[in-house]
Amino acid sequence: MEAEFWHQRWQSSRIGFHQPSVNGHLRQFWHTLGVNERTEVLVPLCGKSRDMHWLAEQGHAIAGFELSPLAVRSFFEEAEIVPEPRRLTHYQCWQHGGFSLYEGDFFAADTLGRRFDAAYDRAALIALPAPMRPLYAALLARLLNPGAMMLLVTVDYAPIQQQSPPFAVPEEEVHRLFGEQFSVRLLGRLEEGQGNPRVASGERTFFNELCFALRRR
Ligand SMILES: C[S@@+](CC[C@H](N)C(=O)[O-])C[C@H]1O[C@@H](n2cnc3c(N)ncnc32)[C@H](O)[C@@H]1O
Repeated sequence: MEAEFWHQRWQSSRIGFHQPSVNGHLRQFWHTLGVNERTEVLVPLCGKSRDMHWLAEQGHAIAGFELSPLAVRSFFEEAEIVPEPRRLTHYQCWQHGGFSLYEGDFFAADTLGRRFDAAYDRAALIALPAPMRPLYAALLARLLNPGAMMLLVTVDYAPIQQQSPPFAVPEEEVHRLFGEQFSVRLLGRLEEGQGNPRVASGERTFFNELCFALRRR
């Protein structure tokens, strides 16, 4: 999507993707990845996700990347903390304690010259239209060291619509995108069924949340 699409979503508070509670797949599977608690976790397209607080509570420092200044500001305001700004290449980086939120385009992250040993993606890959997903996977392969672990949460639903996010990214596509540079393992599949309003209304036949462990080769 264009940057303007996301800026407008945040300006008009159309942020239905934001979860008030911590993602269930994150809670259930993060510790199975065996990531050392002192490892900094890369969180691409992070929004103001509460999942970052949960990861911090597990001992991790966080490197989040987010386009919207509103999202970054809300994240810190809601946590009642005041971050320090720092200019870093293409980013305004906001830091407090273990949190570093890089405000700007994630696709410029190469310019920081940094590498990570862990990553968490919930609603980042599925926010990107199909032509951008291979670029995203290639960027992650460059940013993650060999042996790095990543927890990836996608959605899969039918019938597929390609106009606006969340885009369906089924298991086959995850293997296609990441399979060369990462080992990929499906950890869990949450079937929302009638609990999803669009399934209940008959607009969609199913809606599942999928969770994968990726290990950088
Ligand atoms: C669907 S939301 C998911 C946010 C978060 N991961 C969560 O679970 O709540 C996608 C987020 O990515 C941000 N975004 C979109 N494109 C981006 C880009 N190229 N670089 C950085 N952030 C981006 C949007 O502003 C939005 O906050």
